[in-house]
Amino acid sequence: MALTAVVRIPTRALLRPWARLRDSALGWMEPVGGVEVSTQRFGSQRVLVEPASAAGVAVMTFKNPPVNSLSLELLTELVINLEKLENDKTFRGVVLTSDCPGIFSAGLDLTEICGRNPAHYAEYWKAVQEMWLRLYLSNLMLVAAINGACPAGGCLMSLTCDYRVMADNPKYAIGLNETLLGIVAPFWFKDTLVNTIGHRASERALQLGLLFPPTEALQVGMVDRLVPEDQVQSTALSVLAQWMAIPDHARQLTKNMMRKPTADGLLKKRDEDIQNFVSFISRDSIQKSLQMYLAKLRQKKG
Ligand SMILES: CCCCCCCCCC/C=C\CC(=O)SCCNC(=O)CCNC(=O)[C@H](O)C(C)(C)COP(=O)(O)OP(=O)(O)OC[C@H]1O[C@@H](n2cnc3c(N)ncnc32)[C@H](O)[C@@H]1OP(=O)(O)O
Repeated sequence: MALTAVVRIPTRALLRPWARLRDSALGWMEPVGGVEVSTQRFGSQRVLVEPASAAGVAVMTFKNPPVNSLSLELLTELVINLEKLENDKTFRGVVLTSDCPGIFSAGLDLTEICGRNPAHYAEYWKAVQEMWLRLYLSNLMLVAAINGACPAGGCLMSLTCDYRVMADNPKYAIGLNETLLGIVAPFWFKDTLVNTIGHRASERALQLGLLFPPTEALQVGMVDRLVPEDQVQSTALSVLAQWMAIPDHARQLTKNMMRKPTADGLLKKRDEDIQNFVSFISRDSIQKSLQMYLAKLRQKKG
């Protein structure tokens, strides 16, 4: 159902974005003259986008059951919806979260990188690159509300955000566990992790394929805050409200200064990276490892 109500935001708040926090605390969200803010819910089959009650904020929820694996479709929908939010200048911040109970995202969809042909691997990898580039360089403030397990590609996705709030449930874990599957995290996964937790901790985590339970993830700096499960989204929204107090132009330029060199590393050799991926993933030994890993996952229930 489309919600088409329109809220008017005072122009002064748009010119002085940091004033919004204070103003909203004073309950200024009365319709007054100014710029129109759409409160329309949009999205697609696997990605739902809903404006939050705070002006300028949206919640993007992934709903690709059972485990929010990053299928080609999910990746494509994610990028399209992010672009929509970026083009709608009324949005300044987005919370990324999951609709799958106990799982933020299981990472790359193993069925996309196992038993397919080279053309498919190339198309898929391009979509993975695109997801990372768009999220990592987004001008929007992104906060990950990690409400469940967050391995591999799921962890990468959360690492592109500006802040991570995780559910304090020892059943959940987060990390780049690629080596456990017999595969290798590419250099831009590695760079994203190094930029978050530093070189030494990344080297250890990557070689051992560590999946950190929440307390350890907080200690190592992989997530920024732990909260009870039912407060993950509300905390992410309140973190965004604090970030909204910073003038956009200054924050965006700073984010770009911090991240562009890392993104350039991939932008300069996207095609080469795709070729490396295709030849690596097509190897018989790698395909065997992936098949065994998938079979183990499937057997778990039996
Ligand atoms: C020289 C260098 C060159 C560079 C080369 C690059 C190489 C490649 C780099 C690849 C980079 C990233 C890799 C990834 O992201 S791979 C994915 C890694 N993900 C995982 O290891 C997580 C696996 N899943 C789990 O651990 C668990 O499923 C869970 C997420 C903890 C949830 O547990 P659960 O008990 O709630 O659910 P479960 O019964 O396990 O699963 C339900 C069904 O979902 C299927 N499934 C799970 N994960 C995936 C997945 N990632 N892709 C596809 N399908 C998945 C699982 O098989 C079950 O299916 P079914 O119901 O039995 O049919």
